[in-house]
Amino acid sequence: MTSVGAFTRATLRAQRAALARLAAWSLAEVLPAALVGLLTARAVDDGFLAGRPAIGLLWLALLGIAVLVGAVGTNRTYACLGDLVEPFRDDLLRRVTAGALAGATGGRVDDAAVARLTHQVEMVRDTWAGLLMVVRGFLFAAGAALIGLFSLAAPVALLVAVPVLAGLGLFAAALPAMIARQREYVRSDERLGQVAVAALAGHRDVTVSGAREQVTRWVGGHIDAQARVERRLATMAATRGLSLAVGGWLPVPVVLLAAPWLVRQGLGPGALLGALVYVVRGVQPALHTLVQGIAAGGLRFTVTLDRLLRTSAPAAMADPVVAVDPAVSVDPATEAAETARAALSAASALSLRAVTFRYGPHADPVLDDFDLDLPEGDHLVIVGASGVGKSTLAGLIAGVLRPQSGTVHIGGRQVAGASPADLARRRVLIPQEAYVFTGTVRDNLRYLRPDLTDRAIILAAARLGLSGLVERLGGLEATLHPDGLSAGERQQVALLRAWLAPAPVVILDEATCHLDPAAEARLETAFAERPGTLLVIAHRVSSALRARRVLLLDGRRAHLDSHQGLLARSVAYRELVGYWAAGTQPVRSTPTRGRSAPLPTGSAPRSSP
Ligand SMILES: Nc1ncnc2c1ncn2[C@@H]1O[C@H](COP(=O)(O)OP(=O)(O)OP(=O)(O)O)[C@@H](O)[C@H]1O
Repeated sequence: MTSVGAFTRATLRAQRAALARLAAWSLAEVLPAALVGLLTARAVDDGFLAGRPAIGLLWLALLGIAVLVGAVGTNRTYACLGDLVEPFRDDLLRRVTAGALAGATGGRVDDAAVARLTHQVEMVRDTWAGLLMVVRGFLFAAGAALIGLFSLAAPVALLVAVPVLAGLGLFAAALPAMIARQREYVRSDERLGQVAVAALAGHRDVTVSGAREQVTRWVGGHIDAQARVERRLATMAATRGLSLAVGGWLPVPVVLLAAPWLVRQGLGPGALLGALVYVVRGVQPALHTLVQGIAAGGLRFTVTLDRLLRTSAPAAMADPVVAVDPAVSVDPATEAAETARAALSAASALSLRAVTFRYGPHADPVLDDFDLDLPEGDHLVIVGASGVGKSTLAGLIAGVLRPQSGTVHIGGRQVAGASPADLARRRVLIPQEAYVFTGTVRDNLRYLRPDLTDRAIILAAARLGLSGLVERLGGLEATLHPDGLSAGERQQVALLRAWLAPAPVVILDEATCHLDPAAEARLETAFAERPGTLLVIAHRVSSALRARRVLLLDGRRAHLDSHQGLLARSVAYRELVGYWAAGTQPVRSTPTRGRSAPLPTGSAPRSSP
């Protein structure tokens, strides 16, 4: 993909002749800026202060002529600007439409995308034109003022140049951070838009499924994130103010403070006045225009052009329903795994310490003084009779439930008090009844990671053996209606979404109960191979066979071991396996842990070897 720098450099190289014409007319434009101080000094020293007002007026008349020449220069620079900007626009447009068409081979052309890209190209063209004028204006105006100043009074030129260069240096040093903040702002703005659209499109399902509070927290998290990004962007305005103060204003007191010394060196009052005119009429506005112009248009230009060049790359425009290209040099399964790995930024070790949880103030605890440690990358299956507390444990780990006492940590950071956005980055929980909302298949699958490309989704679907499902649903563009899906299809959509999620911890709470054993095995294996930690609340004994370790909650005690180890050591586990083999599910026996016989302190397992 072409970078912004490479693209603009190539464009400027191709337009050398137009640039030279622009430079020539810019010289004419800045004639008054170059002469204003010199002519003012002459008018004052040789004319008005010398008692010869006619001479003074003559010098000012010369300044008037210079202003007229400057006006012609300004007029011509705009004509030259068109010669520079239009080829830039044409080149960019050629690229983005070619990218859109290449992405559409084998499918239809996305008219809306082409229209959107064309509109963005026009925006970039306008900001490019503004940027050229701002940078050119600064170079010529500040250069002319400094040259004029140097020929009028060389020591003053040196006194002024130092703070001007310091101000410019400050601005240049802060520029990368400003670009990063601006990029952050654009991304967060887009994310918020996507989230708002998804929440609005699915609002009926959200209401029906009682997920209003959860979705409100989710959208609220994005709004808070946007506010944080905007605050960070605002601090950049302060940096700009500082560089303007140093480069634009500091030279004035510097020259005034040095005035007695300059007069002793033989500088006349007219020359001193002329020098100040160069500073306040030449250097200061030039610097102001440069800093504000780059801050406004320049940052927008860099970020928008960067995105445009990225999104117009043919790979990113792949048609949602096109199958994976067999000629692709990277193994799709590897690339899909890379997608999952690239997303995982947080650590995945889990730790529960002295956790006690009850559903009501007077209810018996479901978990009492419960400890559990899982190292990063573990694959654990949680088993136990119905009602023993498996889903409760999953909810506590996921941060959906809050323990009355004790702590839960994911990746060394406490779950309690984490924002929904932060929690979503650390873990994903798929309950038995999977959540699917009315919206496109793509939106449903990108719900937890909106920056995913279509290609990444398609590869992941292939990796999980769900390409057929995506095709059956009508492709990524098709609209999903939750009511029109079977429970198994809903689970598969939710599982693919979870696999693509950025969270390093995945908790499947009977999330494959509506699938056949073969599909369940395929999906569980894919999740086990995904980087990070996997917790499965088992629905069949086969899940326990696949896991590295099994956690048995049996009502009084919790045991943690391998499947074979538990078979050998635990009667309760052997009974459970027997029930499973018979195709039934045992119900929690009485007395139960957390009811009449809570789990004794220290009886819960610590998984560390
Ligand atoms: N929202 C709730 N309010 C009150 N009690 C609850 C609530 N949810 C679960 N319980 C109770 O907490 C205990 C543990 O329930 P939990 O759903 O965690 O068990 P489970 O092992 O996952 O069961 P199953 O295998 O049937 O899903 C049960 O006695 C259950 O009745």
